[in-house]
Amino acid sequence: MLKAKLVVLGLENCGKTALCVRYITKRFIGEYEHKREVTYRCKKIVDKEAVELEILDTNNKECVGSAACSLESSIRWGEGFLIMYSVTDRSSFEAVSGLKRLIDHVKQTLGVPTVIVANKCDMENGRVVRTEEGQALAADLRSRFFELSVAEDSASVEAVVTQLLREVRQELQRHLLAMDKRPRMQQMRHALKNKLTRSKTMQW
Ligand SMILES: Nc1nc2c(ncn2[C@@H]2O[C@H](COP(=O)(O)OP(=O)(O)OP(=O)(O)O)[C@@H](O)[C@H]2O)c(=O)[nH]1
Repeated sequence: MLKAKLVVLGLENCGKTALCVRYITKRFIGEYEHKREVTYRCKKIVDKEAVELEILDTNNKECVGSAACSLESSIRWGEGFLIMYSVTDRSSFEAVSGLKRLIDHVKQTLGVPTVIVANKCDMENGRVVRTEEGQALAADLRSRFFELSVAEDSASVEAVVTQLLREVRQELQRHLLAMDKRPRMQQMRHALKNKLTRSKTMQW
């Protein structure tokens, strides 16, 4: 069974808790008492495979100082990342790049499974971030982009998490393949070293 640890990041009020609750229960609950980080655990079937899932709903107001420290430890823990912003809040959009940079910095590797989610697209009247801006940013950050409304569209929430889980699975497979290749590489290096030493001896 695949085990996956996902982290939901984003400035306050962009809909992180709403997304987690929507994914797990399929319900949208208007208001949430959310003062600290919460980890949700659930089991799902994704692409006909059972997945044991932990989803960390972060709670970082500013992403600076001690908040950034706790965010770093959450990122170290995670395997897949969902960076959220609200189309009605430009500051939440502007925080996305910094969060992606933090993930890359903490993980010290490129290609960390990450999706970018623009939320609250049902609030067209209050929109201050255009869809194209989100698409361009996601392309810049080499991440997939989704625009949705957690309030109105449960299927899109499911699609986002499923996509992220697929990326986590691919990354895991790549990692296992690399681990598998390592002993063979070591044997080859050893054989090559032996050969070089022998040929050196023969020269002498
Ligand atoms: N209209 C609309 N409102 C939404 C949507 N998603 C979330 N909200 C509302 O936005 C507010 C914030 O949602 P939360 O899920 O608490 O946001 P959060 O990012 O977890 O916020 P913090 O806990 O402060 O970090 C709540 O009032 C939600 O009901 C959406 O898709 N559309």
